[in-house]
This record gives sequence, structure tokens and C-alpha cells, in this order.
Amino acid sequence: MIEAWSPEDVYAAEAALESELASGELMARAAEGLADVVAARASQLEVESVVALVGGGNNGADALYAVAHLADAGLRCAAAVVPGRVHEEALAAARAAGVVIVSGAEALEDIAEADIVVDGILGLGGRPGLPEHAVAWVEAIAEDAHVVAVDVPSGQAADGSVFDADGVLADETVTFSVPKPVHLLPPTEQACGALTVVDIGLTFDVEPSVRRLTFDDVADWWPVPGPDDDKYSRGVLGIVAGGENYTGAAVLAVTAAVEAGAGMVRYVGTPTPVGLVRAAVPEAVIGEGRVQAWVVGPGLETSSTRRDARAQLEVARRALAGEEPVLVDAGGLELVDDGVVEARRGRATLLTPHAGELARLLTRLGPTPRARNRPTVERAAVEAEPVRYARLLAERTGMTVLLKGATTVVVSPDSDVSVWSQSDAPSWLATAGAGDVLAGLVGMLLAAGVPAAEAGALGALVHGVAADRTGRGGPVRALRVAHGIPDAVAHLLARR
Ligand SMILES: NC(=O)C1=CN([C@@H]2O[C@H](COP(=O)(O)OP(=O)(O)OC[C@H]3O[C@@H](n4cnc5c(N)ncnc54)[C@H](O)[C@@H]3O)[C@@H](O)[C@H]2O)[C@@H](O)CC1
Repeated sequence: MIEAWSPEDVYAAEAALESELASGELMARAAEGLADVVAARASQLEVESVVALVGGGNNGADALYAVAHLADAGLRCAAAVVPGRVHEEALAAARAAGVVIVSGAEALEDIAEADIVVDGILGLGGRPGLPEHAVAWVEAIAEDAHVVAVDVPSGQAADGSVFDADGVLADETVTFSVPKPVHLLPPTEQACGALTVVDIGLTFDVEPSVRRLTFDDVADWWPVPGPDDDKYSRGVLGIVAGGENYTGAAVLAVTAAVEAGAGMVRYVGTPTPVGLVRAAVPEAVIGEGRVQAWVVGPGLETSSTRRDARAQLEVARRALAGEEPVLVDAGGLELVDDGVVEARRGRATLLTPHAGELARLLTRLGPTPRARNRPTVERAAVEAEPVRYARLLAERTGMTVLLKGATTVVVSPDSDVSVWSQSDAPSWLATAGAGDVLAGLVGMLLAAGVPAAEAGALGALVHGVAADRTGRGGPVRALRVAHGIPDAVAHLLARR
């Protein structure tokens, strides 16, 4: 598992450790670790000129001490500074080691020619956006330069909340002791590149703010049946999905649940998808019955006036009013209103919208049940600040929210619980029907008794790995991803 702590928690841990260490020791550890990474990169890339972009905080000091080490080791080093706004001791150490200190136009020339740029403008203490003087520095970085960010790519929000397109986009980031939210969350993860964590000895006795499951965690979490299990004890999943127009969603969700290892799947639909499910997934049982969890919504047509569609909707509403865990996806999200919110209080519910669905649902629900003012939430706003909006929906509904995207986040209604962030899927998985497969897969985990947030994170990981392994670097269609789940699970279980 990869865990990230908030900037506030990191500052607290740092203060606690600093009080036990000689002054400057923490920074010395950080600078040494940073210098080791940059030296290794210079040798791999067979280059020798390094420029540090130095800000006025500790992050800039780290960068200065690191280039001092690198100059000692024989690399050609310069440091771009703003005179008067720099850590004086670190500046003296760099100068003494032979680092060329530059500013103004001279700095821009050196930056443009550097093979490796070490970004120490802003770190954990940075507010989003670059300081004015640093805009030209960042613009001057050559296309083919290798950019190493210190702790946080400057301009990006350390808490991972907002992405700055004009900020530093690093090839790699060197961080200290533990990852920070900026490294794991959308939209900022994309600015960090490869992550190296240098241990400087911080310890934490508080919960991380972000968690990510890794491949090695799957064996500990996946519901593997034992000799005493039968199809009922493994978990029966009810799926209410598909309609006369969206027939495929039913086939995809049911296929995924069966392939993922559901003890049994009961499918509730209208005549056409029922016929297709019977043909494609003979293991599925048609009709309502006792289940341990529900998936409500893939391809569900909530405005159809057909009698069979209305009967199907009745089952969906019963599921939402019942005690079993429910995953609510796509058309099912249209059924979520204040009555459903009230009915599901204290019961496991996982909403699985994409950004557009989340925006529509938040707009429809409004900030509170009786709010007169219901501002429109735009899809672009959700895409710009995914965790913030997922949290708003989770808090408004009391439900767990899995927001789908290149990086999928899972947010619990309790703001003290860590956010899950999974980034395991190839971009090829952005294809019609992929969400239906995820719904069936995660639904199976709910039926097997995995808690909602963990089921969402685990399902997102396996979904991504199944896509990767079936596509083998090329395109994937959703049905093949569903059929690829057993191979992905077996591959991940074998890592135990
Ligand atoms: N966290 C840790 O465990 C350790 C952290 N270290 C380093 O210390 C850094 C944190 O140091 P600081 O707290 O000094 O933070 P920064 O180095 O990020 O500097 C913050 C300073 O820049 C100013 N500033 C912030 N955003 C700005 C903006 N957008 N435009 C203009 N000015 C802005 C602030 O007012 C503040 O003075 C970390 O990122 C890391 O590199 C290491 O030295 C040692 C250990």
C-alpha cells in the first residue's frame, strides 16, 4: 500500500523529529537523498550540467545543498536565485562548493542550456501558482531537459487539489519520508512524473489522507473461497441493469460479476436484455431473489413508460430501500433523491459516477435538501477538482463515492477517512461499456462482504490490470476486459 500524508501532518511530524535532532540534520538528509537521485540520473543520461531553481523557503535550501553535493562530485552546477530571498547558509554552502549563482537574464540563459533542472522553487509550503519571478524560469526550461522536482512540482497544490498548467511538469519528483497527496491524486499526479521517496526518518501516528492499493495488496484483500464455501456463502449479487435500448450494459455487468467470481448472479431486466443475458451468461439466474448486495443502474432506463421497464424500476427502488449494500451506477444515479438518501442512512452504498454524472447529481440534489439556491455544478469544475466534488457528494448523501477517471478516487462520507486513489488502467480503457464492467466487478466484491470504499479501490485496480493484460499495450473492448478478469485476479493472487 502507498500512503500519503497531508502537508499539515508532515509539518507536524517534521517539527517533532526536528526537536530531537541537531539543527539542520533533516535538511541535510533531504539534500543528500536528492543529490543521490540527481547524480544517478546524470550518469544514466550521460549529461553533466545541472541548474537548480531556488525559492525562498526550505525547498530552495534543499535544492542548494543538493547542488553543492553535485558540484563536489564533479557536475557542472548553477543555481538561479532571487537575491535577498534565499536561505543564506545554503547559498554559502553552494557557493563554497563551486556552484555558479545566477539571477536575472543570466539565469534564464543557464536554465535554457541545462540538461537537468532541479525545481526547488516551492515545496510543501507553496500556494498553487508560481511566484511571478519564477514564471520566466519555468518557461526557459528546454523541451528535452530532465526536470526533477523537489518534494512538490512548483505551482501545483501540495494537497493535490488543483493543477497549474503553467506550473512545473516534472519528469520525476523526489519527496521525503512519505508521499504527499499531490503525488497520488488527480489532477496533480500528472505533474509529478516518477516518484522517489527518500527516507529522512519521519514517523506518523495519524491516518494518511490518501491511500493507494498496489498489486501486492490484492492477495490480502480478494475474497478467495475456502473448502467450506458454497455459492451462497461466497455472495449472491443482484443486478438491475439494461433496458430495451441499452441492452449491452446488462450483458457487460453480469459477465463481469460472474467472471470476477460471484457465488451467483441474479439478473433483473426487460425482455431483450434478459434474452441476451440468458444467451451470453448461462450461469446467471433470471429474476429477483435473495441477494447479499445489489448493482443498480448500468443501462437502466428510468424514463421508459413500458410496463416491463416500470416493473424493473420497482425492483431497483426496492433494492435502494433495502438493507443490503448497493452500488448505484449510470441510470441508477437518477433514482437518488432525498428519500433514498434518508432510507440508506447507515447502510453501505457506493455511487459510481463519472465527472458528468457527478455534476448532474450534485446539481439536482443541491447543497441541502431544502436549499432554494441550487447552483449548477459543471462537469469541467468536477474534472478540475475531482476530490473536492466527490467529497461534496459523499457528504451530501452520506454515501461512498467512486469517481471514475484516468485516476479513480473513492471518497467516504466521513472526511477523516483516507481517500483511495487508483491509477492502474491504460488509457485504452476509456471505452464504452468499461463502466458497466467495473460495476459488475465491484458489485461482486460487495456481495462477498468487502466494505464499500475498499471494494471500489480493489475493483478499480483489478479492472485496470484486466484491461492492461488483455490489451497487451493495444486497444481493449469492454467485453474482453470482463473476460480478462479471471486471468488478472490469478496473476495478482500469485504475487502472494
Ligand atoms: N517535509 C519534510 O519532511 C522536509 C521538508 N523539507 C523541505 O521543506 C519544504 C517545505 O519548506 P517551506 O515550508 O519553507 O516551504 P516552501 O519551500 O514551499 O516555501 C514556502 C515559502 O514560499 C512562499 N510562497 C508559497 N507559495 C507561493 C506562491 N505561489 N508565490 C509566491 N510565494 C509563495 C511562502 O510564503 C513561504 O514563504 C519541503 O517541500 C521540502 O522540500 C526538507 O528540508 C527536510 C524535511
